[in-house]
Amino acid sequence: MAATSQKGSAKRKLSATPLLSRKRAKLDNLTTDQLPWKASSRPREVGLGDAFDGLLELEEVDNVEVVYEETDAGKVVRFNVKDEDDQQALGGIEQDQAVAGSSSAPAEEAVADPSQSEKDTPFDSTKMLPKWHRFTLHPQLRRALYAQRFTDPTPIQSETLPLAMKGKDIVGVAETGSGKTLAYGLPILHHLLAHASSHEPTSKQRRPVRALILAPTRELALQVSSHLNACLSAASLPFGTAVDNDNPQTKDVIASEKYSKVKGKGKEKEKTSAPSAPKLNGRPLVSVAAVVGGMSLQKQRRILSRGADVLVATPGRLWDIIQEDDELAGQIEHLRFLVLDEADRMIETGHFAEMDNILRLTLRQAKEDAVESEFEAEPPLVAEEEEESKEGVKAGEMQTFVFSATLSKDLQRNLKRRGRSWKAKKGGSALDDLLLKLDFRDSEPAVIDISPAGGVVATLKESRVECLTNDKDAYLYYVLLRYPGRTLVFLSSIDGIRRLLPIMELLQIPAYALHSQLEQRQRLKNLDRFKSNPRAVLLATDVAARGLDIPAVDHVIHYQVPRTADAYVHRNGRTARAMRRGFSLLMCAPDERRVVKALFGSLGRQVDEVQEMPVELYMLDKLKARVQLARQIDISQHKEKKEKHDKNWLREAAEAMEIDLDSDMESSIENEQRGAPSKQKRRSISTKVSAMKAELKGLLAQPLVARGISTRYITSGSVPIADQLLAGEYNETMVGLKRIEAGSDLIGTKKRGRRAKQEDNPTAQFDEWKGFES
Ligand SMILES: Nc1ncnc2c1ncn2[C@@H]1O[C@H](COP(=O)(O)OP(=O)(O)OP(=O)(O)O)[C@@H](O)[C@H]1O
Repeated sequence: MAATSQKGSAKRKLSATPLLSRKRAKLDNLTTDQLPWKASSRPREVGLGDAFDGLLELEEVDNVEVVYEETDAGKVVRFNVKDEDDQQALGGIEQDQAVAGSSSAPAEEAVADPSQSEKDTPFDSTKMLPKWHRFTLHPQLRRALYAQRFTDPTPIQSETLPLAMKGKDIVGVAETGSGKTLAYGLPILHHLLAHASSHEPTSKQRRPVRALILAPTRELALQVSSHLNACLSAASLPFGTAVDNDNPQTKDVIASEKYSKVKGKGKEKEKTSAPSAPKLNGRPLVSVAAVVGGMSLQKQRRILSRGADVLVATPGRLWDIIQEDDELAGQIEHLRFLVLDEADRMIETGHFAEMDNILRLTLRQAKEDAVESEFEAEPPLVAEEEEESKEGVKAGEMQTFVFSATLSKDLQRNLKRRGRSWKAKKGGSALDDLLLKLDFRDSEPAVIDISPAGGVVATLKESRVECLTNDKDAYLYYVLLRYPGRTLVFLSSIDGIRRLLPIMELLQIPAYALHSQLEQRQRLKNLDRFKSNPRAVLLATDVAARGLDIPAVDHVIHYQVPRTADAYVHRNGRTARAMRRGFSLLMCAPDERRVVKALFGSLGRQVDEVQEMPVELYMLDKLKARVQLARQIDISQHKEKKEKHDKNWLREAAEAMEIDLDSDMESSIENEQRGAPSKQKRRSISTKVSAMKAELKGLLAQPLVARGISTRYITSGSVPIADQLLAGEYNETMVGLKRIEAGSDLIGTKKRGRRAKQEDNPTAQFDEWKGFES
């Protein structure tokens, strides 16, 4: 029997369980929160809940029967939980709770011992993963890389891995979308997998957190945990199974189907569940959990009570928890790894105080203990770098990784120079202060900076357009129709998004919003919608600028100029990820010119290096008429709503404050409610709105035809569209304009230096890295 329950933002499923007899089941009258929930695996793709309707951390519960009990108050739902004796009698069903991200697959399906599974399915990494062979990686991770088709390490991964394995603290700076998560994630997972058995607590003990990853936004934290969990899950795929990374929608299904097939051949029971992370004694060898704002308190407690080896968190929420959870605070004091992902952004989002508090907890005295034997201990795992290494992480010490696509050179230099006793200089930035508080063991943490010049990735086509502020809606609409594709539009304010969204909807553009004032569930839902429609538009504030790995974002539009150069780089980084092509457009109003100039100046560039996007003015004028009408409709609708709202609001507020409205006010409201002038006014607004909507509908139904085109005689006109049809360049949204990729028709440039060369040969700087598109 299966049922679902929902409470707060955490929606869970009760998984199919054997029907328990009333006799065996214990009627506990439990609430949903008292049930033994456990984490359920989610599709890997960006970790934001594909196919789960944008849910935040899915949980499931086994061995619970849902019954409806007749009471005086009517039918009431009760939960019957099978007690322990019953479970043994029914075959000792796995009781251990899996942690976030690990699948709920039954124990017999799980890989009990990694070395055993390696024997069962020989995996020759020299042949299968030659590019990774020189790195020390746990065999399970090699399998995971192979299964995910990550055949080549990215440059930041190549640079980071050997140093991280030697125990170095690392500051890593590399372009957006270049695989930084695994650059720090692989060394952590390697260490944890290699030491899984030695750290395994007894079944009653809570797992200590060994690695803490701090991320600035909830979405990014969830994505990182999902990325690492995917790696662990792929680690237990049988050899030869591949995860389809190019198809986010099917990735996990494919993996699970293939998994079932292979199992079937081996005369084992056919299973349909996705592979679980490697397990030991029924528990995942390594567990990764995320704790972020927007999650219910009970759920967060459950996640932490199960324990996790890797905790991914946003600083604000983590600090709230730490204050109430001494055990966790103690664990943070003894971390083995600390990661700051997008450290610079954490300061921007006002997490400084929480970050500062958390970092203080991680500070510790150097111990002179023997070097932890982690790397030398296991001969099969030792590769050349480690054998050569005389370094290592001493027992009780913590290794620190700081990653971002944008960390100033000054800061990098400071970090490199300072020793343990280094004191922050007065007048440094908040980020300087914060990073200088980090407990780097190394007097010289390794700084790996392979960020491209000017912060722009080689596969990105940047463009700009100059227009009046008032025309930006029309220009945006133009771009969306002229170059259809998945488009992320950045605005500087939430109010701006609230204004633009209904206009886009009236213009029949599938647009969604993403900003901090939306509920978490809605944020994830909108992200899912954006990901599942190749023509969707996401109107976002800079909450979406960092780290989000949404596959195949074709275009990024800076509707408003970003406040900082870093924000420009990170916003652009949502497209052209992982060596895919991307396009960005900066909309610049006359009063923004100075800001743009300064912004480019701080990137060491000039504005006119960026080519202009051509605009067909005839077409633009037609679009302006539509936009204008949509705006008017929106304003009128707003007025209509506001009229109603104001009256109700006034009365409600008076009631809440227990004050009487004066008689004039009362009678005016009553008159209006009785249908006097205001009702008439409303009616007239509503008629006007209907008329305007009908007019807009008519306009939207008309094809947009370029000047000089005859749609009646397709072979005539100054631009015969028959030729376009034959050449396969026919543009359905704007008849007469060739269908082309955004960025392929840019005009006027002043290409200079390295950037110009990169554009001529986009892969020049990535000689080592050709894996993504193959
Ligand atoms: N070695 C690899 N080969 C192929 N794809 C990879 C490899 N490593 C990571 N990826 C994929 O590349 C994409 C980008 O990775 P990731 O999100 O870690 O980038 P990032 O550098 O952190 O970006 P940002 O700075 O925007 O946060 C992900 O979809 C990831 O699965």
